[in-house]
Amino acid sequence: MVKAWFLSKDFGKKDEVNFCEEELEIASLDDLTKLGIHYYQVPVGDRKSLQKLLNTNGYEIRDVVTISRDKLPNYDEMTQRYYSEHLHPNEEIRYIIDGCGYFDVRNKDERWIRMLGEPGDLLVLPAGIYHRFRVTVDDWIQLMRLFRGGTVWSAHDRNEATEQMEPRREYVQKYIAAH
Ligand SMILES: CSCCC(=O)C(=O)O
Ligand SMILES: [Fe+2]
Repeated sequence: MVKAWFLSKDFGKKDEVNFCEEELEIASLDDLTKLGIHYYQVPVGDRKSLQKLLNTNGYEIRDVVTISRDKLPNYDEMTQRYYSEHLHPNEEIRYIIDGCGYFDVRNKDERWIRMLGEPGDLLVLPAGIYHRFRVTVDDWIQLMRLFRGGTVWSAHDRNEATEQMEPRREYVQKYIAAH
């Protein structure tokens, strides 16, 4: 199971990284499922199982990126962009190959749930969910970006306009209004 927990309401006012494990308010798989998130585990290197999962779900590999100061061009700009709250009109599908990173998603009460993506985790965030991403103190993650169908990738920072976008409205109807 992917490690996931709720961030406290005053999170960010204190040091983001020096949290104490005992204080974590754990989020369950059900908490994630209710937000439309899908989670799979495929051991890194098990190409057969990965391909089977991709075939079953119609996922295709787009590329592999390494996010680390020495590896990613425009590191400051890109990491800032990833960590700014946004949505996509399509699913965000990520398979972690090496290292780790935090995927934060908003729940229906506007709380952040933080997921620690680790090698072998394949995370699917639904279209229209508000989320953000950052590396951990280790500053190293290698992940595969996947997509489904002929989707054109776009990201939209949260604002009044994103509330009116069709994928957001559909998301709200399906996962927020209904619960
Ligand atoms: C690069 S991994 C995840 C960051 C993100 O939210 C995105 O790419 O849209
Ligand atoms: Fe994203």
